Amino acid sequence: MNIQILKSSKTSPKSSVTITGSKSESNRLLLLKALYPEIDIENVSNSDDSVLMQKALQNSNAPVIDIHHAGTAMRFLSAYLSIQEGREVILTGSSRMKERPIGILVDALRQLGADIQYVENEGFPPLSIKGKKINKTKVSLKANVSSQYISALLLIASKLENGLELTLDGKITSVPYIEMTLGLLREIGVETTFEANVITVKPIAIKPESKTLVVESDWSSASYYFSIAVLSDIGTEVRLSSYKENSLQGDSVLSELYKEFGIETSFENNSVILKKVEKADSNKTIEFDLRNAPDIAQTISVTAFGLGLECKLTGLHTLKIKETDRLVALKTELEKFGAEVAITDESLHLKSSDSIMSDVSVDTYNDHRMAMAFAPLGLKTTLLIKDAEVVSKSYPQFWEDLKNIGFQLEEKK
Ligand SMILES: O=C(O)C1=C[C@@H](OP(=O)(O)O)[C@@H](O)[C@H](O)C1
Ligand SMILES: C=C(OP(=O)(O)O)C(=O)O
Repeated sequence: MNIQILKSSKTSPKSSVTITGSKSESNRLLLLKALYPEIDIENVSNSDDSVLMQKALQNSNAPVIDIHHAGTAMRFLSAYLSIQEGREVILTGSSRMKERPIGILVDALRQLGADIQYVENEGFPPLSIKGKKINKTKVSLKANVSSQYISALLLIASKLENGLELTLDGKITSVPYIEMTLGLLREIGVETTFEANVITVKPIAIKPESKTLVVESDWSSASYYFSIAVLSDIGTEVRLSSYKENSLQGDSVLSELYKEFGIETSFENNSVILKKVEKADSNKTIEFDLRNAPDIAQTISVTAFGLGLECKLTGLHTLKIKETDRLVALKTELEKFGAEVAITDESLHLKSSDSIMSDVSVDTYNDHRMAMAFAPLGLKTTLLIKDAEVVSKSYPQFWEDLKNIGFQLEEKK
């Protein structure tokens, strides 16, 4: 399905959207619930990635588990299945998943005593996992490739006989996601420490009390509304729910970052309100290091382009191994609109510009964030988003929600 977004799209001066639960929090809590059934979870994400995670955890006899494009499910389940004594499973995914490295996590799990073999290529999914009791406690791993390897180990740590002591080598990437994992562990009563580059998790002595945890809505999904607010008229307000002022999600940094684009953010009960208060100065350069918030790089680049601003983003070294090579995809698609973009292995430089080409077809490369990040440009020009259904990886209602706030959308072949 392709979706054409017409330039006549205009957001209402005041609109409200309820966004599904964070897929990162959901996939952690679903795994923790499998380990500690006394936990109850509310507002679980309805994203494909969370539905796949839930199904994989419910079906305890399946000989093969296919988690499609879900990176967190691939990494978290590798750790989980390693400690399911007596179970043998092949854990696989989409053809892109088979290109996303997992060797650092497999090596760490093997050092702890896990029995994991590669089915196709060394260092990549699919994996053949024979669950067993793991009794070693200390392991070190490279921390600059993906924080998901670290979260995977932490999520099973309290079930290991003597807990876990993890030493992180190199500059740690995506730190807020590690903090999120530790925060959720603490909420269920697990003791953890994170000092310098060492993380410890104690084995849980008693069963966690029966407890309900409410997943906050997804901040990465909220990013598209920050972009929409920026590209709308001054005074436009978008109210998003359900959010917390003290979030576990690193992408909540959006409320700080989007001040640069003239957005004021406030909290009221369980809603976050974005208000466009001023027009960003057209001579300004947007400069951010996104090492701690890689998933909003696409949104920010497109927002800057929509305003014609120069934008220099760094800390993007993990973008190459996500749903697609996001640095190449961004350069290719932005240039179709007339942008000038230079990329390195970890940065993107967008030159300032004063025009946006119309009737461009945006390729999405099986990447939900390519579709959602470019959609706000519909407030400036007519464009076509190819394979628009990709959004379901994290935000299945995305197009419906855009329609409800005033976007003019037409399905095209
Ligand atoms: O732990 C998580 O839930 C995630 C961690 C990040 O990955 P990396 O640590 O690989 O950057 C992020 O990009 C991904 O969308 C979700
Ligand atoms: C990178 C992402 O997800 P994952 O790594 O879990 O596939 C994402 O949602 O942007």
